[in-house]
Amino acid sequence: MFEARQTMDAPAHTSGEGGMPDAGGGWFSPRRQPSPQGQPSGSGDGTGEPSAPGGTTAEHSAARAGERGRTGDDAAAAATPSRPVSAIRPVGSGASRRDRPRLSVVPDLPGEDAAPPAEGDGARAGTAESAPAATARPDGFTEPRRDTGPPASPDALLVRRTLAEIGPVADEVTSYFYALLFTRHPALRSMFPVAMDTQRDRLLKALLTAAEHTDNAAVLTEYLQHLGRGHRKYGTQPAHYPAVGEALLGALARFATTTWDAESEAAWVRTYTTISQIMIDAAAENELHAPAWWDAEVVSHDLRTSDIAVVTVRPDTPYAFLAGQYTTLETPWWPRVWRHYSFAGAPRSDGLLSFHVKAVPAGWVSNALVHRARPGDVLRLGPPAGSMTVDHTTDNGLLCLGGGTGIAPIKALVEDVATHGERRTVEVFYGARTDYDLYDIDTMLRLQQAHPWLSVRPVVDDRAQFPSALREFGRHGPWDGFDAYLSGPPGMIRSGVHALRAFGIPVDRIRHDSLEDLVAVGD
Ligand SMILES: NC(=O)C1=CN([C@@H]2O[C@H](COP(=O)(O)OP(=O)(O)OC[C@H]3O[C@@H](n4cnc5c(N)ncnc54)[C@H](O)[C@@H]3O)[C@@H](O)[C@H]2O)C=CC1
Repeated sequence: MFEARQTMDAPAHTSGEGGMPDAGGGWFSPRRQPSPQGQPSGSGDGTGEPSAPGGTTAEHSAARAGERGRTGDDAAAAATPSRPVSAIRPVGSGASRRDRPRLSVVPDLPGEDAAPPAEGDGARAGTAESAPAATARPDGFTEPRRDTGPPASPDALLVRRTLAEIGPVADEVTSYFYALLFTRHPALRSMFPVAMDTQRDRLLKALLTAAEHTDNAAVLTEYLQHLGRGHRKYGTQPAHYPAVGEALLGALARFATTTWDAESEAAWVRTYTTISQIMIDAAAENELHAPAWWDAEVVSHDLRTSDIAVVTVRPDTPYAFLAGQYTTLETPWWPRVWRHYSFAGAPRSDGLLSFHVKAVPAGWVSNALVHRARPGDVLRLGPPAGSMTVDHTTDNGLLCLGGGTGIAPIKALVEDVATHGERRTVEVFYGARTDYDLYDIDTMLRLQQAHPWLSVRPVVDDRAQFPSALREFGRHGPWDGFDAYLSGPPGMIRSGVHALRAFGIPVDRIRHDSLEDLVAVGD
């Protein structure tokens, strides 16, 4: 057993104080559920073992992570720690509450440059175009942030030092992390998909990304709160956090061989405490007023092309969301595999929700939704997320670029403006590779016909040059009185941001979902 967890002391204080966790707080428990000081925060039975997911069936208490190349079971069997992980002992883990190092969230870095992406599995948080805070690399990890703001905190420096060292061996770290997690806590294996796919590293990646941005309290808190709420649908309990923390530290210690020392271990312990505390608190608060997931019956299935379907569902209980947001979706055929889809319309009075799904090669969920789902099937929805929503406090025009099925949330934005009865100019550019791929053009043109303030322009280009093609429309500007919204493949978002900035749209008025999470969307 990992020594650190056995010596991690009391659960945290109540969260009555709100905001960031108490710096001197204990480990991994919701602050709103205080426990007697000195009691281990694991299962509550003193063993420190995480309790089995409570309140949900194993089938639906999925944790989110996928497997790259092989199953987590295989990875667990294959990984042999090169040194006993029990030798890892976080500095301060045995210290008194007073002695324990302070948590290191310093609310002083510029938010614009440091926004972490949204939840890995569930997450494409809408964001004003800030620097893609966590630039996705091919290996799935994030590029270290280059700050121009105030100096980083000591903990942030140590954390980034570790990240820099493990970057080149990210795949091995990921395998080892899950191997440790599942061999030490076999009960947790059932919370993950049976066949762990290429998204295996999402959990670890989300944690590492959060750790990397530990200095940016405001953005980090929002990100982690979202992550914590989103974890409810997997059946995640507070007691699971120490297990993950141990595996995390174990994997870091194993691979950051040249830089790992007591100092960096203590920094990671503090950082992970902060991360987990925010997530636990957010989940506990969310539990008071929202279900962990919604069952939603398919009421219509409209195959628009050979590989694109519009799927409409009726949630079993009211589902509140904003136009431009997205959710996670699980099918009965791939338990515990959740994928992200945007709502393809503004909220409706009948409560129905629609999604545009493109079946992508080897995409389990997307193929099931396009080729298998039929009316009567019951899907599951996670909570809504994302902030690519209409700002109703201004009367700026909206310049919208929707590429492929990325037109779904753009349609929702248009409906939202229509619902508010405003007369804001809305310019939609709808990109597709062929005419055939403009599967929703009829709907968009009908909207245009109904609303004089709306203009819809299809841009057909098979060279993946949609935003470049947009340049010829630049003459329709000036666009400086517009807020811009981009939705589509990650490459389109990147070049779209570039083009829009060239048109003179300020960076803080360009909105799109997280690039990193888009990579994981819709497969
Ligand atoms: N279904 C949904 O609810 C949503 C889906 N998305 C994302 O939208 C994408 C839709 O995929 P498809 O329909 O297959 O789109 P696609 O690959 O056919 O491309 C759509 C448009 O984007 C352009 N484009 C593609 N790659 C580009 C690049 N690197 N640079 C410049 N332009 C580029 C294309 O020319 C085309 O005009 C997926 O990545 C999906 O994750 C985004 C938001 C919501």
